[in-house]
Amino acid sequence: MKPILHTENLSIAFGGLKAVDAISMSATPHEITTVIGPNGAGKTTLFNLISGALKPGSGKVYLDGKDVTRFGPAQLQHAGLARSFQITNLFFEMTVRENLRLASQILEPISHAVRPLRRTGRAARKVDELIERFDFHDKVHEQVGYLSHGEQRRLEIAMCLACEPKLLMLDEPTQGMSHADTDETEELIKSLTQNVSILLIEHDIGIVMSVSDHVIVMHQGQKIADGTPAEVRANPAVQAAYFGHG
Ligand SMILES: Nc1ncnc2c1ncn2[C@@H]1O[C@H](COP(=O)(O)OP(=O)(O)OP(=O)(O)O)[C@@H](O)[C@H]1O
Repeated sequence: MKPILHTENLSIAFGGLKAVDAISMSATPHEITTVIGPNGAGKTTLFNLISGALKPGSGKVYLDGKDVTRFGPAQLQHAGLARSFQITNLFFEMTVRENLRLASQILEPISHAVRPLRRTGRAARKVDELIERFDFHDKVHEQVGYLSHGEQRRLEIAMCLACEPKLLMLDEPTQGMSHADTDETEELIKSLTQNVSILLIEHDIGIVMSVSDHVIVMHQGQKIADGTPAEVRANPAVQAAYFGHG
């Protein structure tokens, strides 16, 4: 199947440090692809390169077959990429519904940008759909600052989906969550693949093994393994670099 995301020899160096070193990887549509690796392996830098926050020294990024290497974050959003920034995209003094409404506004024609928000139309329908999907019925009028951490993280993912992306990038979506919230979020993420492809960074190896279709392992800027969760777990280089034994 044609990959939804594909990088070719993607590289960036900070001074003499090759933070991302010739990474070629791909993500399959409607799957969860997870990038793992020890601290400092280059996972966040790889995410920054893919999402346009950093420009690569060399290499290419293709989204749904299109070369997006030089695109900035806004262009990438229009091309179908969404990245969750761990609740930093939320407006804490606004309600859940207001946050979702703002995120969904991108679905309205540009000519409606300066008009009052419409109660009908595509953006309003999207808000209702997300409230239903993410089970925010009881919280729609709650100010986001009063939600639990788990609910805030869930809302951020919902907001990322408001613009109907092709690829959703999530950086440790369950970090800081209770066990119950983690289990719920894991199930939610799995269910999202019906509509979107997911690229994940995750440290918790239990979560990696349970949610991933495909795992990419980085170590010191390089890709050292690529395969199913079982394949990478059995790989001696991965065990040495990541699990601390080999
Ligand atoms: N802007 C920068 N300037 C200089 N060095 C940087 C910069 N960003 C990252 N690095 C370095 O690049 C390497 C990779 O960092 P990165 O944050 O991508 O790793 P990571 O795998 O995401 O780590 P962690 O799991 O700890 O978040 C590290 O050695 C880091 O110190």
